[in-house]
Amino acid sequence: MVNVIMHGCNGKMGRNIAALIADDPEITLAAGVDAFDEGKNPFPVFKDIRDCDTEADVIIDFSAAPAVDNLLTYCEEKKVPCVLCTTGLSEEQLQRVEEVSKKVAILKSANMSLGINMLLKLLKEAAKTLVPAGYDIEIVEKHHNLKKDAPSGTALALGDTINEEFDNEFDYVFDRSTRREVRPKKEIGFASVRGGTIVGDHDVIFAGTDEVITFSHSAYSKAVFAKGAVQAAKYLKGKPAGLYNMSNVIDNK
Ligand SMILES: NC(=O)C1=CN([C@@H]2O[C@H](COP(=O)(O)OP(=O)(O)OC[C@H]3O[C@@H](n4cnc5c(N)ncnc54)[C@H](O)[C@@H]3O)[C@@H](O)[C@H]2O)C=CC1
Ligand SMILES: O=C(O)C1=N[C@H](C(=O)O)C[C@H](O)C1
Repeated sequence: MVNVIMHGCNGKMGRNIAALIADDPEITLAAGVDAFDEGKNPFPVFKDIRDCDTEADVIIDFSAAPAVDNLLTYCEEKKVPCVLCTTGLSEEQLQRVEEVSKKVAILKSANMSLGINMLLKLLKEAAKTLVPAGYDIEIVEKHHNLKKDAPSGTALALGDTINEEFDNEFDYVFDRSTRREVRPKKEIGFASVRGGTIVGDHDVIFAGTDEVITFSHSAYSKAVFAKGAVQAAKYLKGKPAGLYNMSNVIDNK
């Protein structure tokens, strides 16, 4: 049995995960944490992670970037592993994740779906052929009108997986509106669309001379992320300190 604390339990993802866990005999939601609570959950809810005195094997986090600082301190002090899914973290927060992961297991992933995690691997291969052949890389992401961060964490992870193959020599461009110059070769452009209830669409475009190759992923429901997060929590229980990602879960190592 895996006992979980759901950080951000009353949010869109938190509620999806609570429903999934309720039907899974291998995992229990021992407590939730949410700054906003109406007292309707069948588990204890704390307003702040610092108030939480429930023992758990793993924390699943889908909250908001400002909430991650106290969460990391809690994980570090109580030695509770964490599946960290919140996006829009600052450079300082990302460094803190690295630091805390030396003391406790942290699995960080901007996208818990199987499809995106497979795409992260495929893109490395595609880029090895297409970048030397002169193809330009642009990433377009689309999300619902409630999303606060842009570009999405997934878009950045897709860019990073390509950039790592080329010693991080690509610059990221998020806004071309103030520039009056031809696109330099060594850059990856990002564009964000926000509207309606779009769950999450990502296109990675390799644009060459007279041909374009587009890798597309569309999430049709938040269940794909919830399923991955529950799998990750089961995987992370009892793991030694370290920084993990979804490929560890998928490859089970
Ligand atoms: N890694 C992945 O696969 C995915 C990541 N996300 C990310 O997860 C995060 C949450 O997404 P949603 O559930 O859609 O957002 P949401 O806004 O619906 O839910 C966030 C919840 O966190 C709570 N919260 C805010 N500050 C808090 C604090 N200090 N302590 C405790 N709870 C706090 C809010 O009250 C809210 O209930 C976002 O950063 C989003 O980008 C979302 C979907 C998939
Ligand atoms: O906020 C969301 O909804 C999502 N956020 C993640 C991101 O920023 O990449 C993952 C997914 O696309 C949904």
